[in-house]
Amino acid sequence: MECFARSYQLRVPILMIISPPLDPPSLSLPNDLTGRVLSIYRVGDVGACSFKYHRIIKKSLFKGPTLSPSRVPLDAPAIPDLPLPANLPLLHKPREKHLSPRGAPAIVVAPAHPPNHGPLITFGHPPTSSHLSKSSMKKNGLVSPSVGLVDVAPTQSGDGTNPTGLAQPPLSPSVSDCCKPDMVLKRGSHGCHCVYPINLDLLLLNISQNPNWNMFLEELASQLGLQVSQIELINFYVVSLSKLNISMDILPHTGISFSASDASAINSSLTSHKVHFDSTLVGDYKLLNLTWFEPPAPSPAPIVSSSPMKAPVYQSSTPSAVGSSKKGKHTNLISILGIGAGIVIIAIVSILIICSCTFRKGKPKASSKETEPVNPGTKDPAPAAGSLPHPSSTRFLAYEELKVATNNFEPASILGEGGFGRVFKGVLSDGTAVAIKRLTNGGQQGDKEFLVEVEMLSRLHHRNLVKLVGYYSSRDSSQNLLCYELVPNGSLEAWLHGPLGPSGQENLVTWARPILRDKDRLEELVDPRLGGKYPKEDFVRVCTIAAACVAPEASQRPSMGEVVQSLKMVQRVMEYQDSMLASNARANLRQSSTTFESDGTSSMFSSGPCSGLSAFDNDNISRTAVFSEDLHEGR
Ligand SMILES: Nc1ncnc2c1ncn2[C@@H]1O[C@H](COP(=O)(O)OP(=O)(O)OP(=O)(O)O)[C@@H](O)[C@H]1O
Repeated sequence: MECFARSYQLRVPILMIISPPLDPPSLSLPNDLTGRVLSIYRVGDVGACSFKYHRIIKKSLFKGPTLSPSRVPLDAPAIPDLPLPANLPLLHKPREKHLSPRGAPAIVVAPAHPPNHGPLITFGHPPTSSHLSKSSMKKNGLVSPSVGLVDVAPTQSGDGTNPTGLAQPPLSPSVSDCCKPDMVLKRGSHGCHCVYPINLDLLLLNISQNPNWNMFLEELASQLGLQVSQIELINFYVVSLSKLNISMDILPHTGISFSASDASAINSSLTSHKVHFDSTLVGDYKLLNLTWFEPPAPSPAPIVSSSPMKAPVYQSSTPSAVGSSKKGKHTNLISILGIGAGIVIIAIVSILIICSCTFRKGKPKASSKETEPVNPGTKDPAPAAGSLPHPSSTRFLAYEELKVATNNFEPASILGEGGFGRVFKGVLSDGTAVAIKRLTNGGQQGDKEFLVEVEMLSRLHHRNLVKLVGYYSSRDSSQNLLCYELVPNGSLEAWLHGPLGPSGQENLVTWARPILRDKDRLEELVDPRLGGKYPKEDFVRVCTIAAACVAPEASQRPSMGEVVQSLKMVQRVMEYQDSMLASNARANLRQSSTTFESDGTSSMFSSGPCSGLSAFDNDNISRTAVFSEDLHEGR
C-alpha cells in the first residue's frame, strides 16, 4: 500500500506551508508555491488513500518548468544539520515509527465523525470542530523539547532553559501500539489490555507559575469520582503565560469502556462546573472537548447511517443524548437481525455466482467478449485477464497503443521509477500526453487486485488527483499497466531535493531550511502580495511546523498526521484568539485587543514535532484567509 503521505512522510519533507517570495532568484517555483500556502489538507486528505501502484497527488508534480526527474538519494545531506538557535526551537526526539492506537492518520482521514464516538461531545469555548482533537505527538514520543522551549520547559529537564519556570504537566509516557483504533493501553495491566477512554480537553485559564500537577489530578479525579490512576495526561500546549490547554484520557476503572451514565456524569460535572480547582493551582477552566469512546456497535455502517436515530446521536452535546443512545441500541438489535439475514442471502448469492463462474471456466473457449472491458475504439491484441471482470469505468487500452505511445517503452521516455515499477512518458493515438506506469508485479492474485484497484481509482475524481486515463492488463503475459494523465514539470521529490545548484538555484528545501531556522528571516517566506497583512504569531507557529518538516533526517520529521494535528492546534488558538478579541471588543471598543497573548512570549508547541516558538509581537492584524481556507479539512 502506498500513498503520498505515507511515502513522503519518512522520505520527503512535507513542505507545503511555505510561501516563498514571488520572485525567488532563479528558482522557478511551481505555480502552487508562488501562491501563498500550499494546503496541507489537500495532501492530508489524500493521505487517506490506500491505493497501490501509483502516486495520485497532483501536488507532487508541480506545474513549473520541467526538471530532470533524477532521483537524489534522500539521505545525502543537502546541508549540514546546523544547530538550531535557541529562539527558534525545532527539536524532535527521534520519533517512533508507528503511530499511537488512535494515531493521527486515522484522525486525518476521518474528518467529521470518528466512527465510534459516543454521544457526549461537549464543547466549551473555542473549538468549532465537533470531534476528537487529540494530538498524537505525545504518543509518538515527541514530547519534551529540551531546547528552545519558550514558555514551557520540563522542570525535570533541569537544563535551565525554562524561562518561566512553569512546571510541565506529567505527561504519560508513550505507549506501545497494540490497541485497536480509539482504544488506549491500560497501564499497570499485564499484556496489551486496551480500553476505550473518555478524551478530555480542558483549557486551564489561570495556571500558577509552578502548579502542582499531582494535586490537580487528585482534585480532578476526586471531584469526578475517579481514581487518579484513571487519568492520563497525554498532551498540552501553552496558550499564553497563564493559559494552558491540556488533553487527557480518562480510562475506565473496570470494563473496557465507560457506561453512558458514567460518561454523562463526568460530562455534566464539567459542563456545569461542579469541578473546582484550587485557585493556587490552575484556577478556572473551560471544557473544550469531551469525547466518549465506546466499543463499536456490531452493526455495519450502512444500516447505522440509514437510521434516523443515529445521526443526531453523534452531534449531541447534551446528556440527554445518552438516552437516545439506548433507544438506538434497541434499534440496533433489529438491525443486527436484519443484517444477519442479509449476510445469509449475500452468502447464498455469492456461492451461486462462484459456482456459475467455475462452471463457465470449465467450458472451452469462454466468450472473451464477456470479459472484455467496455472499450470503444480500442482492441487489445494481448489476451485479457482471463475471466476476471474488467473495470468498466475506465478505458482498457491496447498494449500496442501503449507500446507505440512510449516508443516501445524506450529508456529515453522513462519519467521515473517507483516502488511498483517504471513510469514512461507517452502520447496516445488521440494525442493525450500520458504517464504510463508499468507494474512489475504479476500473477493471478496481482491481476485480481490490480483490476479491483483500477476500478476504484477510475471512480476517484478530485482536482488534486492525477486522473487515470486507462489501463492494460493481461494475466497471461503478467502485464499490468496504468495510464495517467501526464503532469508536467517533474516530481515533488525533484523540486524539494533535486540537485543543488548555485546560490539562488537551490532546491526548495535547501532554500527554505536556513530561513526557517532564523527567526529574523522568516518574513522572507511570506508572499509579498499579502502586503504584510497576516497574523504574525500564527505565521511563526506555522513556520515552526514547516521547519520540523524540513529536518534533514527523515526520522526527525513529523508524520502527516502530526503536522495536521499541529495545524489544528494553531487553528484552535487562532479561533480562540478571535473569539476573545471579539468579546473584548464588545466589552470595550476602545480597549486594545492585545490582551490575549500579548505577553509576546506565547508558545504554540510545548511538545511534539514542533516545539514552542516565541511569536512575533501580536499586532492583532485581523485574520486574513491565510490559514482558514487551508485549514479546513476536505479541501
Ligand atoms: N502522472 C505522472 N506524470 C508525470 N510524471 C509521473 C506521473 N506519475 C509518475 N511520474 C513520475 O514517475 C516517478 C515514479 O512514480 P511512481 O508513482 O511510480 O512512484 P513513487 O510515487 O515515486 O513511488 P511509489 O509508487 O513507490 O510510492 C515519479 O517520481 C514521477 O517523477
